[in-house]
Amino acid sequence: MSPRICWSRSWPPRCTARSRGCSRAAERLPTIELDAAGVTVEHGDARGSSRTILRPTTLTLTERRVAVIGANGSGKSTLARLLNGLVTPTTGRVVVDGLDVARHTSRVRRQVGFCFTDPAAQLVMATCVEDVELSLRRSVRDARARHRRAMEVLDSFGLAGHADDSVHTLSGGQRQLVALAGVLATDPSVLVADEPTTLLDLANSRRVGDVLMGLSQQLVLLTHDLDLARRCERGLVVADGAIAFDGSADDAVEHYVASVATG
Ligand SMILES: Nc1ncnc2c1ncn2[C@@H]1O[C@H](COP(=O)(O)OP(=O)(O)OP(=O)(O)O)[C@@H](O)[C@H]1O
Repeated sequence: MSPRICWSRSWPPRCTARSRGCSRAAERLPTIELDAAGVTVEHGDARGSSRTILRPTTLTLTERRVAVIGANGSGKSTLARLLNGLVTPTTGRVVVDGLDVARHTSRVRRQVGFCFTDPAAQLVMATCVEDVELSLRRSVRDARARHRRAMEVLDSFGLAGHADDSVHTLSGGQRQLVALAGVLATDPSVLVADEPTTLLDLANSRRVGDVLMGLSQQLVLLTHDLDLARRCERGLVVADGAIAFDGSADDAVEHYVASVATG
């Protein structure tokens, strides 16, 4: 299986798609849809009554990079988690590339990789290479081939030298990259990244941001880093469980900043 990502061997890793002649700009990107009837999410609260987390939302995402920004607790993660079935809609349908997420959750999860804010939520094995191998357990059955592939992936992130290290000995940025490597090793067509740079210092945050922006996959990026958000083609502002703005990433950032300023 050929990787969809164009990896470089340098640190920080950068997509070298054009220079390697493997640009996928012309490749069809998946379409993500929250259907026209409107998708809602409700959760029960402590008193047993139901609370609306996502108000009726209709959305079609076809751009390569979509930023989702907004205040804490506005509903960004809930929206993102709908895309690979981590959250089930209370009403309405979420469809990824023609597949209803609720009905075809396993198939959708093979297409939609999810990267959490804290890599500790994803990195469970003793060493980096074992973690990437774990991601590949279904797609590469032969153990030696799986190890080779995992090493290739780590190498492409400049992490081959850390293959046998415990993830706990890596820097925060390297840990996040190992987590990303594990998700991307399975060749998803969409990456949903939930605040992947939030825990990182400036240098690591730039490194991870550059990797994300260099991906050929469709990226849905939840972030509080407004400079990173601006690098996307489209921006959604989520406020109080609804899409408050949908437009260019620059305009979305302006909208969000203005809404914070005006309270
Ligand atoms: N499983 C759940 N049960 C009850 N309430 C929930 C659940 N999941 C999320 N919520 C609530 O829904 C609201 C939106 O949460 P969500 O995590 O989607 O926000 P967010 O915009 O991603 O926030 P942040 O930027 O802080 O990560 C919050 O008030 C949260 O407490």
